[in-house]
Amino acid sequence: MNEGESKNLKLRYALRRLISYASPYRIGFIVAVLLLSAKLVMDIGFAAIQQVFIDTINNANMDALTRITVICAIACVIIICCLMLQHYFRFVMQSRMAWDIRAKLFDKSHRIPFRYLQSMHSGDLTSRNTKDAGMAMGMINSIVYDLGYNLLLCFISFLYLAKMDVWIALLALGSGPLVFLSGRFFDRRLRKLSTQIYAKEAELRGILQETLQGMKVVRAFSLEETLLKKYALEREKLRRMQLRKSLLNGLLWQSSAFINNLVMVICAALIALSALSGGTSAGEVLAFIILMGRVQWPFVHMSQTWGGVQEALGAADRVFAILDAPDEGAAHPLPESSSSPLASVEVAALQIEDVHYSYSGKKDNEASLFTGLNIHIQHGETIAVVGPSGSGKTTLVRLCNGLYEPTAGSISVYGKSVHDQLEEARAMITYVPQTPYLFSGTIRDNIAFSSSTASEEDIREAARLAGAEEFITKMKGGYDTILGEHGSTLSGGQRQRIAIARAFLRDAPLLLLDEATSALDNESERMIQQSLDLLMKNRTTLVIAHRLSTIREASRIIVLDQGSIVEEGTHESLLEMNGLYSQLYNIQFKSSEAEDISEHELLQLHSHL
Ligand SMILES: Nc1ncnc2c1ncn2[C@@H]1O[C@H](COP(=O)(O)OP(=O)(O)OP(=O)(O)O)[C@@H](O)[C@H]1O
Repeated sequence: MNEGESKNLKLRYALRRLISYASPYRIGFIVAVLLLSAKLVMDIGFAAIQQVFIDTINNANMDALTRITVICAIACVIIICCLMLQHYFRFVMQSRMAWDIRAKLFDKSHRIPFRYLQSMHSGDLTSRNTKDAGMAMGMINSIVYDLGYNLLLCFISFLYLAKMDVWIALLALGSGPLVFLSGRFFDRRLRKLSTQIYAKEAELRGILQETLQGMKVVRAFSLEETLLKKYALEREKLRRMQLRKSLLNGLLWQSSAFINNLVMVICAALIALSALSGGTSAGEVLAFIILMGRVQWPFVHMSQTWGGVQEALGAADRVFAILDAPDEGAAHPLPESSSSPLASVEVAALQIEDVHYSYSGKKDNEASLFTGLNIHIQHGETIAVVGPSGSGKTTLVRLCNGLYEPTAGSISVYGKSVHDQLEEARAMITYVPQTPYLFSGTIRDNIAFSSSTASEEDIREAARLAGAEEFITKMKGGYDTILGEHGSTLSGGQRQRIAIARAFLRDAPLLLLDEATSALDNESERMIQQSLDLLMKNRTTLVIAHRLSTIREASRIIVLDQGSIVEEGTHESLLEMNGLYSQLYNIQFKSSEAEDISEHELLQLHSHL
């Protein structure tokens, strides 16, 4: 297959795929197109009525003139009503189709592999979901209404014209394809440029989003100037691309208009010659010139619309790139019976078998972070994972969560494969991240979203267990308090307690916990530790440990280094080995032991007083 054929196939595929979004609304489209025929009556009728008017005036027939005027007025009212209805239908169809594709995109963005998502900027994803999806769906409207209508207008005007003079009608019609084809020279460039423009717009949106989100850092480091320069630089690149696009569009429109006007002049000269020889009335000449425009103009219009279609295809390419991305794992629906995930405790709680993982997706060992990782955790165990920065702790938790897919090997949670039974495996997991993510909304919603069936009592109980009840009830709005973006109106400790409340409510048997490293005051720290201890009770826990107390109480400690388990055992046995753990202990944890001891001594002192 040559390049041209493959491009045509791609174009046809993209068009067919986009039009498939219109098929559920075909009845609405048919009604809208029928209503649009009122415009056809108006466009053709305008030419015909001109002829009748002029010939009636020439014959000085007053009665006929009054009759025609009344008929025209009534027809105008009917046509205007039809067109208003048609606009309404057109809007409803377009907004429904845009909603359908946006819902698909929204759903898909929750299913595409996390690694793929990480490689994209959230601003880019937002742009694809909003602007690009809207552009792509707007194109269907253009095809159905503009192209469809113009073809019909051209056909009927041609028939009408041919009745007057078949040769001139054929000349007007014959020039149409030339007008249309002259515009096609720009298609490829226009589509490519449009894709680049949409990508650049998304990039700019990303910069703006990042600047606003990182406002605290921006101000603290006085980065306003630097970021403004970066923004202005990218904006300038966008401006140049837009300028090129507008030049291309100008060329496209003017080249078609030029050919169109040339043929118009030739046809007008021919019809004027015919009038001079006495074969045509003044009314007919006028109708002829108007109708000739009606035959030719649709081609100019179609050429321009087709240019718009190319732009919209650029947007559609970006939308399809997301929709066509593979799904993470092979999600299966939850079976009815799995409402109590704690049921099966005989199988290993977490089984990591010969797992290989590479961020590049390559299978060779050199590129891999994990090369044959094995971890088996029984129900009720608490496993602490420690290791230097970059050793793979976060990656391990994300693999267990199914956010990343191993390049080889398998992971199962209570017998459910994270690869093949992702939803079932996830139902067994509660994840408490280092930095909890809170959504805009009430405190109640933020706790409750981890369980769709939670009652008010369940929510309050979870908050109580997480040690969050006190600060929530002290707030003016209580559980109805609206949180700012990312919970910005709460303190770090309060955000963590809400995240722990979510975990209580979810009540899953495996807890994946990434302990917070950020320093909290002693009181908050102690309360959070108490809540976490309670949360870990009767659960299996895999914890990225940053606190000495967690490490000490763990059933086992796994020491990771560059993706490999280099040591494994209890706190005491590992200290005796005098290896990496012992070094980490001396650097990271000993100071917190000193704090623990001094707190302990302080308590003892208090009790003596
Ligand atoms: N999205 C990513 N793409 C490519 N490489 C990554 C990505 N995320 C992490 N890495 C690399 O994988 C390795 C392990 O990272 P990981 O975040 O798992 O380490 P960690 O032990 O959790 O570190 P820390 O304690 O600093 O959080 C690091 O070398 C890191 O650079």
